[in-house]
Amino acid sequence: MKGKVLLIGLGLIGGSLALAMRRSHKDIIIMGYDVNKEQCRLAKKLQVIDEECVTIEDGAKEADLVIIATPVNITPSIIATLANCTLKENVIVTDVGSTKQKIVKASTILRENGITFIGGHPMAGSHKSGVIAAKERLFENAFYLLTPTDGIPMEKVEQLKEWLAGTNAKFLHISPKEHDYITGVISHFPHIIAASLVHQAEQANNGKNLVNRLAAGGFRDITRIASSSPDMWRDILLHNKDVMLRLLSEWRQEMERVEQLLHEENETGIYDYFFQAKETRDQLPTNKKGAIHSFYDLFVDVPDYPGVISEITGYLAIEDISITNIRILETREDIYGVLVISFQTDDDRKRAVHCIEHYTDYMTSFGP
Ligand SMILES: NC(=O)c1ccc[n+]([C@@H]2O[C@H](COP(=O)([O-])OP(=O)(O)OC[C@H]3O[C@@H](n4cnc5c(N)ncnc54)[C@H](O)[C@@H]3O)[C@@H](O)[C@H]2O)c1
Ligand SMILES: O=C(O)C(=O)C[C@]1(C(=O)O)C=C[C@@H](O)C=C1
Repeated sequence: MKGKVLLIGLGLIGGSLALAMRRSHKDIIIMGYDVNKEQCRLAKKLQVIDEECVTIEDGAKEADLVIIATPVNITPSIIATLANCTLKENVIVTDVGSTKQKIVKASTILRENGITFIGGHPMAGSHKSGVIAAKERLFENAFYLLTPTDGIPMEKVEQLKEWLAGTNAKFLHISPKEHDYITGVISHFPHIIAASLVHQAEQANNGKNLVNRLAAGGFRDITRIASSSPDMWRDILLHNKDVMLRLLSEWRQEMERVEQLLHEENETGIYDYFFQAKETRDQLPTNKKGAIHSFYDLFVDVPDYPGVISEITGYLAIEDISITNIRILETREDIYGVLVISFQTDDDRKRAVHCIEHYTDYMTSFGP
């Protein structure tokens, strides 16, 4: 692909998309616009963008593709600004917002002007924000949901996929309504639950730090996403209010069911509750990214002594193997602990196995 891309919003997702697009289209020029000038400066410095635009209008008139990667509550106003710009006849406008109904509705104004708007949502991310956290492989094997409306020619959708080919994502078409319900269930609502568990633990802490200190693998796993941007999640929840209210009500009923089972001391019922959840959870793809985002984890049995983490990361650094996360799986009584190291690719994980086998006697495996 050749041409100019205007990227509006130079944060985690915008930055990652720019890096991914450059992988497959070496000759494109990426122009960037962000209200936060520090993000613009960083994006330029990190070579995420080629040029900074002073205004949206400046970049829009030259762009063959416009990507809006701003918070969801801002995106409709950006669309309105674009509708007042002089745009190229064949331009494609897309977004990356975590919600779709309100954004696609706002895009009517573009379509009325004969401009192609295709809603998009790459289903991968992080609890981190800002261009500094951008990664070119963030979307590898993840689902990338597209919500083309009636009347958008398929060749335009194919063109957009071609622009985004460097993400190596799996594109899926879905209606905005279905999108907001499904992502509500598997992404938005879990963020409420994660935050609520942290609040509950904080109350249990009662000024002492014991709960925080003892919070082990399980709590950390389920609450990682509570570290996400509060601004972003406020906006997403407000955009997807109806679905959230419905899911909250269903969740309350579900909790009442568990409460009832406990009151009754219903052993079979409680067992089934966990068993059925395990059956379903175990069938989710583990080492592939998808609706449920995962990294390539390596489990290493290590002696429980101070400095073991830096020992292992030191060996990986010698071999130039990047890791995305490292943690102790759980606090255990025995002398061995399990270190879980996450990698961005399966290849990095395989290299790590060879590296750890080369430098140590520690056992490695792909599962706990
Ligand atoms: N973070 C994730 O995990 C994730 C995953 C998929 C999709 N998304 C969606 O991607 C979008 C961006 O999220 P992010 O995680 O990259 O956030 P981010 O905070 O890292 O980046 C957003 C950027 O938009 C800029 N911005 C805000 N208002 C603006 C305006 N009026 N004009 C221009 N720029 C403006 C901010 O300065 C910031 O640099 C959101 O809509 C979010 O719902 C996020
Ligand atoms: O991995 C995370 O930290 C995320 O929360 C990513 C996540 C998700 O819920 O899966 C968050 C919001 C997006 O719209 C898509 C992906």
